[in-house]
Amino acid sequence: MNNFCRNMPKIELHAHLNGSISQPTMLKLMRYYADSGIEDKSNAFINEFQIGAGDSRILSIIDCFQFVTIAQSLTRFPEALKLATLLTLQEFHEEGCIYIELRSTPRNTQYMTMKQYIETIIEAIRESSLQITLVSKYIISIDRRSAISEAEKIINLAIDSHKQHQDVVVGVELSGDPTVGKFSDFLPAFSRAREAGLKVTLHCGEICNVEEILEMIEFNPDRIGHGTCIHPDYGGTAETWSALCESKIPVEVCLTSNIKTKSSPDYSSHHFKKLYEANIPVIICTDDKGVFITSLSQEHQICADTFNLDESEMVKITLQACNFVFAEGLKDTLQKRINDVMCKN
Ligand SMILES: CNc1ncnc2c1ncn2[C@@H]1O[C@H](COP(=O)(O)O)[C@@H](O)[C@H]1O
Ligand SMILES: [Zn+2]
Repeated sequence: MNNFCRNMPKIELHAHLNGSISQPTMLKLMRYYADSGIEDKSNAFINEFQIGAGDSRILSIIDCFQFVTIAQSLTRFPEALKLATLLTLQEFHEEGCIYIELRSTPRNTQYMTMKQYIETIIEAIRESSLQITLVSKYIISIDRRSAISEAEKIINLAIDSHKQHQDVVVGVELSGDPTVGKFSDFLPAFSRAREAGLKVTLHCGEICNVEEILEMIEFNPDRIGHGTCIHPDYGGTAETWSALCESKIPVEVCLTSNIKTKSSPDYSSHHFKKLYEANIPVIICTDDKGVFITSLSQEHQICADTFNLDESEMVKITLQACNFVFAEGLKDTLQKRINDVMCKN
């Protein structure tokens, strides 16, 4: 199964750029700073990150953000952000990912505006498409810790960049600390994005919050992330679960992320089983492969091993994922690429 999952062409639909930065990429970014002669005050932190990434000190989702902050400090320059994006896409490509929707939160830093942040990622995606066969798209993230005015600004930028770069900017998403902020406050902004042709995915049910889960499902996003606390056995209610079952909104499942942030106690009791048995479409994703020291192949392998899925079931899940990509008109091409490789083996 190990080789099988590595060789199978895969689809990644839930990967946060700064959380996906691996240790080798971090070292290259540090080299970039050293070569550019930029004094890097975050070096001390970074050493800690490298020892600590993915270790037992990550006790909750909130702890995970501490680690991500260190990666974010390394991508505060446009050149470094571009390099981080290129290297991360290269890593996904090398392990057999053929299509990725990379997501990232635009930030104003001392060295670039949010607009430049978005443009830098678009530039990196365009450059990478000349070098590798991985098809890459950008989902613009809204952090739920941010003020509504900031979210509105990002949505405006997302709409503008979607108009200009429809082939790259495909959607918007809501992420960040699930204990902070309310989806209902961000709802008008997401409605505007949707009306402008952007697809929407929402981190949903990372913690128990019945009211918000129902609001999110009613909004009918194109996909949701995690969906942990929706089934009654996992902190949801009969109402949240039946809302999801009726809507059949696809769920981006991030197994290792949920285990390492203690949202799920262990792999075998992960809510994947409930979703799969209820025929809710699932997409196997990494979330933050840098922080959680995982890979897309590894997530597929863990899923197959834990839930006793054979090769044909894994191919089926991957082919099905193509139905839910945000880019228009790519489904058939992606499914053909998967079938071509899998039929040869
Ligand atoms: C573990 N579960 C999670 N739940 C919610 N949001 C998460 C997350 N993991 C990452 N993020 C979101 O992604 C940002 C980092 O990437 P970017 O700077 O945007 O590229 C984090 O700051 C957080 O907002
Ligand atoms: Zn996430």
